[in-house]
Amino acid sequence: MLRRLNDLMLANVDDLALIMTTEQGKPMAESRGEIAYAASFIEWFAEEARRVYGDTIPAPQADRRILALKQPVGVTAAITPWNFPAAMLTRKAGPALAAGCAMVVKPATQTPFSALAFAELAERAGVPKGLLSVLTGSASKIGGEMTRNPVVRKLTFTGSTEVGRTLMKQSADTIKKLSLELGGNAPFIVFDDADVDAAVEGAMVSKYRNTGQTCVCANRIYVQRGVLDDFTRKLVAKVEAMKVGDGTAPGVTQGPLIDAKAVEKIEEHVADAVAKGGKVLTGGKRHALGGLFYEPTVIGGATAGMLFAREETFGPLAPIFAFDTEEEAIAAANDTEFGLASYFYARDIGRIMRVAEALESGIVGVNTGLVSTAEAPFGGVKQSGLGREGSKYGLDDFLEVKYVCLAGIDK
Ligand SMILES: NC(=O)C1=CN([C@@H]2O[C@H](COP(=O)(O)OP(=O)(O)OC[C@H]3O[C@@H](n4cnc5c(N)ncnc54)[C@H](OP(=O)(O)O)[C@@H]3O)[C@@H](O)[C@H]2O)C=CC1
Ligand SMILES: O=C(O)CCCC(=O)O
Repeated sequence: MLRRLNDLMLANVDDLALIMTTEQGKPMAESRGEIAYAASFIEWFAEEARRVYGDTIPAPQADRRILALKQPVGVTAAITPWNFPAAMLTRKAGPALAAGCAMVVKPATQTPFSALAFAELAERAGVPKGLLSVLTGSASKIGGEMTRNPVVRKLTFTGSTEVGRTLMKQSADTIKKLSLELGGNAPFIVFDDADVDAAVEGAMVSKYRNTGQTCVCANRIYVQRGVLDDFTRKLVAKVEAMKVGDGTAPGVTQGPLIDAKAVEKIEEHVADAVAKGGKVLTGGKRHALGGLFYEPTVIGGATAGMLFAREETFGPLAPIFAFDTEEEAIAAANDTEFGLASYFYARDIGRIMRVAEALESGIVGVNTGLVSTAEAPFGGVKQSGLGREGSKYGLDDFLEVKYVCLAGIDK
């Protein structure tokens, strides 16, 4: 059934991508990419469903056998965000269905249609009615029911840390299992020994994918002084070559932001940086197209006192911080309550191991700005959340381990 669903998503990629670009704004190429990415979770968990192994454990008594069985957690609920309306849904629904759990999904109000289209395809693939439901409407009412109803055994959420905290509190009374994929504040570090051209490419992908609206987007770019000028000049040139516009128009690489609040937030971060001595190297204002378009922006001379050092911008703003030593870069990178993704570019193998181990985040990209794939565990530490999605670990969150003690087998 899941394999049929994967096939149907791929067969309908153009329609699904158009729905997504229309409601979310991302360029068509990114929407097509997201549908393929979304389908890959369905395919991956269709395969993983065959490997829900239990254990037989040697018992200390001769008349006993110890079994560990894996069973579905039961009815699950999912609340998904607007930035990846298809992939964040399938990363949750794929393992739920593969484990044998029913799921009720509440998509973001800004992007309900991608979720409804997915539900339609699930029905066409033969998913029985009621096993996967998509429910649109008031977030607080649906979220309230999802967290307080004891029938729901698990809640999985992707979105802001603030809402994640609320859902965690609301889930306390019914002791629900929780998976929370929350905000990030990803550092992107470029060391003196890095391949600067590769680092610029990586920064472009990490920072400007989905117009800067991903929780794993580089939010703070730290560059060692020896390569600072070279990296900055090349990054600014690439940023200036991007095309902003309607995501359905050919050649567009940057769509609009999701809403007026998002535009106001980037404006606030730019104004704050400029007031504190930052220099706008390109962009820095609303785009001439008007509406929700903002110019892709690079700010030089960033410092720890600026707002974006602490807060996720969630927009196309790349602040560049200079640093001198490895220790300084690691300390600055870890100076945040978040811990989702980190990136760094270096060639020295000793440094690569030291820095990868020292960074406090669930995901570390070394010499790459794009780490997401269905095979790998995605998730954060610190206040970026709980649990892992995708990979073989992604199924564990939807399974309970039942210990069966078989005694008296010698009788
Ligand atoms: N980790 C990530 O991938 C994401 C991070 N963010 C971060 O959060 C910021 C704000 O974005 P925003 O869209 O407001 O994120 P939210 O966390 O508010 O929204 C994410 C999802 O949670 C739902 N939701 C909101 N309030 C409640 C509630 N009280 N109970 C249950 N569900 C709720 C939303 O529904 P509804 O749409 O109906 O309000 C949506 O489906 C962004 O700027 C970014 O920093 C945002 C999205 C994704
Ligand atoms: O922003 C998110 O929450 C999803 C990140 C998309 C991905 O790379 O999987």
